[in-house]
Amino acid sequence: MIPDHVEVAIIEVGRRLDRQGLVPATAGNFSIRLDARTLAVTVSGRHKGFLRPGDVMVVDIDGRPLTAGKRSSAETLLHCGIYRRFPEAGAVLHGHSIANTVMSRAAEGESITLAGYELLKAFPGLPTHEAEIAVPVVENDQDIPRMQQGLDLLWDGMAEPPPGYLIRGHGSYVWAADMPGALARLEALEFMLACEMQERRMR
Ligand SMILES: CSCCC(=O)C(=O)COP(=O)(O)O
Ligand SMILES: [Zn+2]
Repeated sequence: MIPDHVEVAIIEVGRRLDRQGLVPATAGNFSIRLDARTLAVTVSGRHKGFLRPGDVMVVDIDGRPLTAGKRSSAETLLHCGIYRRFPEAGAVLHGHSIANTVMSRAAEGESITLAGYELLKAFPGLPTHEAEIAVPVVENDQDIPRMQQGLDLLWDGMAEPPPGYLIRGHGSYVWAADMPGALARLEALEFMLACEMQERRMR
């Protein structure tokens, strides 16, 4: 059983991200944690700007469906991986923007550094713009369990939780304690990546 407010939050975030061009075609997926062992996640293959009640389903923390007759997002295990690793995560957003696609393809290393932006304040522990974040860039892989294994290894080596991550040529993942927090982080990340892309073009 999915609480109405959870379904509404997921439908509304889809509409908003679609208006911003962050979830073209059927790209992107969203989830909200329901409790320690379950989450509500978008059904696979839906246009995220036109979600309806019924396009959200429940899976367990290992990605097993708990709603009959529906297939959860192809990337469900990436959502589960975030909830398993970061107990404070209450909502996860995945977007496919031009900026995250172009910039992750252009990135030569394994992260993109964003420095000096006022919008860095959308991320935890950054009270001023005089800061920077390194957003990891991981390789795209159609084998989602294998991609999550790679992410777990990456996170094992990090002292602090990352601000999110990019999948090269694919998209962005962010999370926060709740949906408004995750939305703020996704919009901030996408804004900064769009700025980086513009600056690159001007150079
Ligand atoms: C047409 S986008 C390809 C799949 C993808 O990357 C995505 O984000 C949407 O997949 P889902 O199964 O969650 O609809
Ligand atoms: Zn995707």
